[in-house]
Amino acid sequence: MAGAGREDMTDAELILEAKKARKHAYVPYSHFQVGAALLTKSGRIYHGCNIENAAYTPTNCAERTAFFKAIYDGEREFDKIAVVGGAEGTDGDELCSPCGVCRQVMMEFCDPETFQIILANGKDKYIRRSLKEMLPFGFGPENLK
Ligand SMILES: O=c1ccn([C@H]2C[C@H](O)[C@@H](CO)O2)c(=O)[nH]1
Ligand SMILES: [Zn+2]
Repeated sequence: MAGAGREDMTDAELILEAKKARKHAYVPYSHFQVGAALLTKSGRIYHGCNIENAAYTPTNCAERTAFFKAIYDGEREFDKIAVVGGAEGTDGDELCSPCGVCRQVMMEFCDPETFQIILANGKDKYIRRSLKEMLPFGFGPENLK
């Protein structure tokens, strides 16, 4: 679901897209629905949801679903991602924070100084942090040069 192309998309608008994505979550085990909306530098939006599995470990988080869709499409430059999550039947009452695996995937494709992560609840509260703040001393492609 790539967007029409809005580089000027505000944080609030991107959070709204993450809330829409959350409705697609497949969560028969945790009943914890997460949605993500990833904005490329070219202004496209990639939506992602968490997709669980009976064997548990193959579960894919909402953030990685959004990234992998974008990478498949050839996107390589990213601006920010909004994440909204919470128990089924709620709006998502607390801020939802990306897990370590997702932060590491972001480290592969994003500039840690400039890429912004928006942690939101389903209501009106959010904070934004750089990838560097979320993953200090991260190991990425630059370390292999
Ligand atoms: O930022 C987060 C945190 C958790 N989850 C998923 C993984 C699992 O399906 C469920 C409970 O951990 O939430 C995400 O998708 N993103
Ligand atoms: Zn994750």
